Amino acid sequence: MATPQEPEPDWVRVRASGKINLALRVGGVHASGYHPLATVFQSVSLFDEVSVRWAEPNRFTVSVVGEQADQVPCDDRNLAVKAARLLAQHYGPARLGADIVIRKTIPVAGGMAGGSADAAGALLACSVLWDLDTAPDELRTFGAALGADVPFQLMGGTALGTGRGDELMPVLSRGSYHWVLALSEHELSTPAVFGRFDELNPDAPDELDLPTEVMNALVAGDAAALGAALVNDLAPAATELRPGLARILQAGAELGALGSIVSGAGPTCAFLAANEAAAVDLSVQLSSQGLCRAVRRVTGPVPGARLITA
Ligand SMILES: C[C@](O)(CO)[C@H](O)COP(=O)(O)OP(=O)(O)OC[C@H]1O[C@@H](n2ccc(N)nc2=O)[C@H](O)[C@@H]1O
Ligand SMILES: Nc1ncnc2c1ncn2[C@@H]1O[C@H](COP(=O)(O)OP(=O)(O)OP(=O)(O)O)[C@@H](O)[C@H]1O
Repeated sequence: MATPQEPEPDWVRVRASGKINLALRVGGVHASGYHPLATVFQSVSLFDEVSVRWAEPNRFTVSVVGEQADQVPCDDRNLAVKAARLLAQHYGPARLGADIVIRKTIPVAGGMAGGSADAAGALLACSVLWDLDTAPDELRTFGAALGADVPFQLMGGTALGTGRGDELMPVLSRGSYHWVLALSEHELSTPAVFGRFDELNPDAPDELDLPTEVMNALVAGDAAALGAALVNDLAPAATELRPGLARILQAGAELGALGSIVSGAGPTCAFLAANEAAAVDLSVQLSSQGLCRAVRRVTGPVPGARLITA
């Protein structure tokens, strides 16, 4: 195994995808402050890149480039640094260190689990850099300690998430779906959205039904049925905190989207298009309305955090 005295010449690079929730059912808050979820995640083709190289023992640095880089903390608050430190603590705090570079494309505090993607990327990249031979399910356990979305950001594809959203089962999904994303000018705090959810839903249940309509549409590869089944219990709370979201969702529906949804805790909105041509059309028309910071076309499902080998 390489040591800090004999540094690897190359960076280890990982590509980590953003996610949307095709269904997000939320139950009543637990004493832990977390909510039980029944969610269907899908990874989409908006990617951050996380690169790591050896640094001296117990030294962890991070720099961030790309979209909204100035909104990401470049110190121990960065989720990628937390991920690297967690692995190092477990496998050799006196031996391990890393310099981390993040190239951001996933919107910051946008409801697409960008920080969790970077944490997943750092876990995978550091485990390879440090030659730790960590099994995928062990990495997922480290991920769950960092945040509820991190295990899915390691796994990717399409999956059912229960518990805090970190207990995962792959979901059979036929075909590829064309999404148009409306990225917001402003961030939205996930705890604030869950907090508003609690105020709006004092009687939210403990037990949640599984989102079978969404799962059936995915098995059938039926985009129209999927569009009709999209559901997000956090949408009313997110829309109250960011009233502009209602107009964006309405615009997508008027422009012919098969379905419109707030992604996770928002404020990114996702619109399902029937095919690539419809997605191009929808994205051009949505851009011209000037309701959001930017519009992106993506497809899903794609893999989660994966090594870049080229
Ligand atoms: C909204 C989603 O993105 C949907 O996938 C996730 O539930 C959020 O996952 P996340 O950002 O990785 O969540 P964490 O970083 O673990 O927690 C941030 C905060 O979100 C809230 N939170 C998160 C997950 C969950 N099941 N219940 C919660 O109430 C809590 O207030 C928590 O303090
Ligand atoms: N590597 C990172 N990338 C982005 N934000 C980070 C990172 N590390 C820490 N943060 C902090 O985490 C906050 C939430 O960022 P993130 O982009 O993960 O939100 P999100 O996509 O809405 O999360 P989720 O969908 O998991 O709730 C940011 O405001 C930022 O201060």
